[in-house]
Amino acid sequence: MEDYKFLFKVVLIGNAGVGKTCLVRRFTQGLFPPGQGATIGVDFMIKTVEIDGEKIKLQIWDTAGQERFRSITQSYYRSAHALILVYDISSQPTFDCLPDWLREIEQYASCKVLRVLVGNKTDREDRELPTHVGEEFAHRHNMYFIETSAKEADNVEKLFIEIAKELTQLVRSGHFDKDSKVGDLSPQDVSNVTLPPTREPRSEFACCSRWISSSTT
Ligand SMILES: Nc1nc2c(ncn2[C@@H]2O[C@H](COP(=O)(O)OP(=O)(O)OP(=O)(O)O)[C@@H](O)[C@H]2O)c(=O)[nH]1
Repeated sequence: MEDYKFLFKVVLIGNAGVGKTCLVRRFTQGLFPPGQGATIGVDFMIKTVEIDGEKIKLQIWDTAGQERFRSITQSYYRSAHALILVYDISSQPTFDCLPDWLREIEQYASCKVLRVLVGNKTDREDRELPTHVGEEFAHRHNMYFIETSAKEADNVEKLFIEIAKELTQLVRSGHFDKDSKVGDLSPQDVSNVTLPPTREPRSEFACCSRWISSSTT
């Protein structure tokens, strides 16, 4: 059996072209792929990280941003432990669509899902969204916030490591429902961590300022 403590599913969503695939590739393979085509449907990659001496396996699902794939990608929200909602800091329209994405999350994801807002492409000089605008949006919607550059590898590692840390803490604190005791979880138990239905009130994540992090300080 594979040696890891927890397995978490992390799903990236957001408009086409904001850099979801590049963020995943940067984190899992350490590269910035040139001239990639748009994602078709859904793709996934795995990376194991170490948190406090324990191996945490992240199953990272990269969804297609294009509208025509929406019905496929929605089905992946449900089992996500964390959802990363990405926009492009150099593209106002990708930010303007965030409320639509939030509605999708409310509708299809578990109320216990960890929600993270990411402003990507901080290396670009034609920024349209100041950092504080992203921060405020995240704060208003109880999300974590971080700015990244998949191209320059800025904050990408931090994004996923913080998610792994936070999810580990949440499992240990009993946030996710499960049959077995937290301390006894085997990987199978954790991958089957049950997520409750959507549309429940959620107050635990009123903490977005915890990892607000901009690369352009
Ligand atoms: N400058 C810059 N360009 C980036 C960055 N991340 C991605 N890109 C570019 O943005 C374009 C789209 O990147 P993708 O990763 O394919 O975007 P996506 O969100 O996965 O798009 P879909 O698969 O269509 O949903 C590509 O041309 C990338 O090279 C970044 O951090 N900085």
